[in-house]
Parts: sequence; structure tokens; C-alpha cells
Amino acid sequence: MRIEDVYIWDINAKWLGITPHQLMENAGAGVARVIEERFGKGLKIAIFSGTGNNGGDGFVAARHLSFDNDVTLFLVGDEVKIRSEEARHNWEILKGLDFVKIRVLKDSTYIRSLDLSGFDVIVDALLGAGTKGEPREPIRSAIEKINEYAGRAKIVSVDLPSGYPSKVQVKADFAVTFQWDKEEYEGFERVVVKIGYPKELYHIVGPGDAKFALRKKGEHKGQNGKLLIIGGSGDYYGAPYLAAKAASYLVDLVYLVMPEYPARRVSDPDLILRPIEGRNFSPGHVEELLSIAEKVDAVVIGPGIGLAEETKEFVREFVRRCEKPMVIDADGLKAIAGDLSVLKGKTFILTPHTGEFKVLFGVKPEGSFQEKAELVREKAREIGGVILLKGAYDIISDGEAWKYNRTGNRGMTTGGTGDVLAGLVGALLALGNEPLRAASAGAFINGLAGDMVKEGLGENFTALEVAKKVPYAVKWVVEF
Ligand SMILES: NC(=O)C1=CN([C@@H]2O[C@H](COP(=O)(O)OP(=O)(O)OC[C@H]3O[C@@H](n4cnc5c(N)ncnc54)[C@H](O)[C@@H]3O)[C@@H](O)[C@H]2O)[C@@H](O)CC1
Ligand SMILES: [K+]
Repeated sequence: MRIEDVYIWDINAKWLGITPHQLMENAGAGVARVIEERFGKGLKIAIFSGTGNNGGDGFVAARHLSFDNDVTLFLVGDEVKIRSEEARHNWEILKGLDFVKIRVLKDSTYIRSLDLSGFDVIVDALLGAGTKGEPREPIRSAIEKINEYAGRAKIVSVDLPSGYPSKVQVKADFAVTFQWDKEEYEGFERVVVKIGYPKELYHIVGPGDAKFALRKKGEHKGQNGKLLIIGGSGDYYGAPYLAAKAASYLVDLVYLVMPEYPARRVSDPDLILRPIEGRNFSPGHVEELLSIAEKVDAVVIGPGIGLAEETKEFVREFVRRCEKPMVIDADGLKAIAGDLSVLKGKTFILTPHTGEFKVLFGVKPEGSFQEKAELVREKAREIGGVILLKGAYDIISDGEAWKYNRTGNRGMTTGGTGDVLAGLVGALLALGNEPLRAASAGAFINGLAGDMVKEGLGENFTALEVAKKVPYAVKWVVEF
């Protein structure tokens, strides 16, 4: 478990309706439970809380422990700094209790003069995951004060020893950390307590994934992604256009390369249109496309590209030689189905629907979404890349983890929504995301945009409307 995942899962938990109040209650109750399990009851307990949510867990623990123990709560800092609603709520409860003694400590000199002898257990809830830099006063003095009692009283840290990883940190007997043991924490004993996250969080794609994937990478033009989209054939210009349109909301530059015949139908100032000679892509275009690919961060190949033999050959040759991360979609998938070896050593995402999946791998995904997920994972592992299987639940795997996305609705069976998806996934790749995250976040945003269209129009809409809702979906995600 990485701290980055915790950030994402917290947001996804909120989306599932799990409130910060519930999490804090479970966290504080968990700390109290572990203390009583290890050390018994009837204890004299000092709890040091800071003004963040780590301190909030301390307030909750104080209440739980007060039932069978003698509890003193030391608030280190000014109570007006208790900002989160859940921490404030628990602080107000504590203030109304007569059996919990409360002392507010703002002055470092006073903290240094404190006498904590007589306490059996000291709970350290000063600083947690929100710590920035070295501990500052008066927290620093409180940490040093607690450490004077190491060996004399049992010291239990909430989430992690306050001050970690700087030099000045609480010398804890152990830390009670929440739900998962975080890989990054080391050097202290950790006891993990669950705080009510459901199993879904391992697999569900939510706004957390999308928010993380959308973080801006730079302030200058070109730093936030350049994407190449290769598609179109004969009369088909809609598919690559939709992919490009959707992508243009996320990245700085979209190069749309189409055969000149369909390209004549497109005029859009948001896109850089590069027509190439002829009605279809053919192997003669490979060099030209590879040189455009040099300039971008990622490539989408396949929307509307058609199934002419020369085009299939072009796709295989391009994929075999392109070194950029790629999204391969639609007819592009059919082109490579005959020779999956072109994917060897590449960074790529395949975006098949059920039928295309069957063409690619010779088996049809069937059964529950968990069963389908196992199959997708198996095939992703075999080909060494990411597969996004489109459906009522989109399933995404990189061969190790699998995820599923629930946004979207029946209206999205309309033609072209898959092209929008391919464009979004490509854009997220171009932003520098790892393929599993790009695919997951793309599926989420695409479905959310579709759900927003449905709110206004019902279930009869077109893919262009979905593409145009992308900025609204992105805004929603960023603000969530
Ligand atoms: N879903 C979640 O995020 C959960 C979080 N929980 C608790 O919330 C904690 C994180 O809460 P917060 O994000 O509020 O962060 P913290 O409580 O770790 O600390 C933030 C506060 O400390 C101050 N601060 C930061 N760095 C400092 C420094 N170097 N010296 C002095 N003061 C400093 C900040 O100004 C802020 O007031 C976790 O460690 C955990 O204990 C739990 O309630 C369980 C669920
Ligand atoms: K702590």
C-alpha cells in the first residue's frame, strides 16, 4: 500500500458515501481498543492531540477510553485551529464531558515544565499524515516531553510517531495505523486497525483515480501533454474527430492525422489537423507518422481507421516501431489481432468491447464482473500491457491489479462514445500517467460525462455531446 493510494481511496470512500466522521470514529475507537487489549483497563492515560485530524482521532480515543480509564487530554495548540468539521465536532463533545480532564497547552516553556509521572499510557496524536517538515513549536516541545517518559510509560502513537520521519519524533512503543500497513513507514512497530473501508476500494474506480490522474504537470504550453491521434478512412472522419475533441480538453496539443479525403470534412480550431495523402492509411505512411510521433507524449491509433488490408499492415508496422505509449482502439485492435507480437516491449492500452476482445484473444468475457476481471487480468498479463474491456462495468487490468468502473449509462451504447473514451485515455497517458491509471481515470471521466448528458437529455444523445461534457466532468472531479 502506497500513501498515494491512501489519498485516492479516501476520496473514493467519500464518493461511496463513507463520511470523514465515520472514519474518524473508527480510527479513534480502534486506538482505544488496541490500548485496552494490550494494557488492560483502569489506567491513567494522557492523550496529546494536535489540531489536525490526527488530533481528532485522539479526541475520539479519549472518549472511548474514558469509559473505563482516567483520561487527561492535552490539546497542544490553539483550539481555533481545529479546522475540520469532524475534529471540531469531537472536540466539542469532549469539552462537554466532566470525566475527561482537558488542558490546553500553547506555551512551549510551560510544556517543558509538565510532569507526566503517574501516567501509565501516553497517546501521541500530535501529528499524522498531514505533517509538513520538521515539527514546529509548541508541538516540538510536546514531542520532547513525551520522549522523557519513554520506558516509564507506554507510548502509543496514532497513525505514526509524531515528527516522523524527522529527527525529532516520538519514541513510540508502537503506532496504531489505519486499514493498511503503508509501505513507506518503517522503523517502528505498526498495529493495523480497520476503519470501515469496504473491499470495493481495492477495485473500484472513483473520482480519486481521476483527480490524481488530472493533476497539472506544468504551467507552460506543451508541458501538459501532447497527443497524436491516428484514425479515419474512406468516409469515416467522425471517430478520430470525437477522440481528438475529447482529448483536447485535457492536453495542451492534439495532432489529428487522417487521410486527406475524410480530413476535408473536419474543421476545428482546437485541433491540429494533419491530412496525409490518400483515402486510407497504408505502410507507405509509417515513416511520416513515426516522425510526428516523435513530437508527442502518447498516441491513439485505430478510431475509424477501417479494415483495408494495407491499413491493417500499416497499423501493425506502426505499432511495432512506435516507442511512445499507445492506446489501440477499434479497427486498430482487429489489425493487431493477427499478430500480437507487435506489442512486445511496448507501453500500451487496448480498449476492446466484448466482441473485439473475442477477436483478439479467442475467448468471450462472460459471467460475473469478477469472472470477467479474472480473464482480463490473465490476458493483460499474457500480452504485458493494459486492457480496458468496455461494458456496463468497464474492467481494467495491467495483469496484476484489476479495477472496474461503474460510471456511464445505457445511452452510451450510441456510436462514438468508445472513440471519446480512447481520446480521453490517450490524453491521460500523454499527461504522464501510468497506463492502469490512465485507463481507469479515462473510463471514469467518460462515463461521468455521459451521466451528465443524461441528466439533461435522458438516454437519447450522441457521442459529441458526451465529448463536449468532458470539461464539466473534469471540473466535477477536480472539485470533489
Ligand atoms: N481518511 C483519512 O484521511 C483519515 C485520517 N485520519 C487521521 O487524520 C490524520 C491526517 O490528518 P490531517 O491531514 O489533518 O493532518 P495532521 O493531523 O497530521 O496534521 C495537520 C496539522 O498539523 C499542522 N502541522 C503540519 N506540519 C506541522 C509541523 N511540521 N509542525 C507543527 N505543526 C504541523 C498543520 O498546520 C495542521 O494543523 C491521519 O494521520 C490520521 O490520524 C483518521 O481519522 C482516519 C481517516
Ligand atoms: K501521531
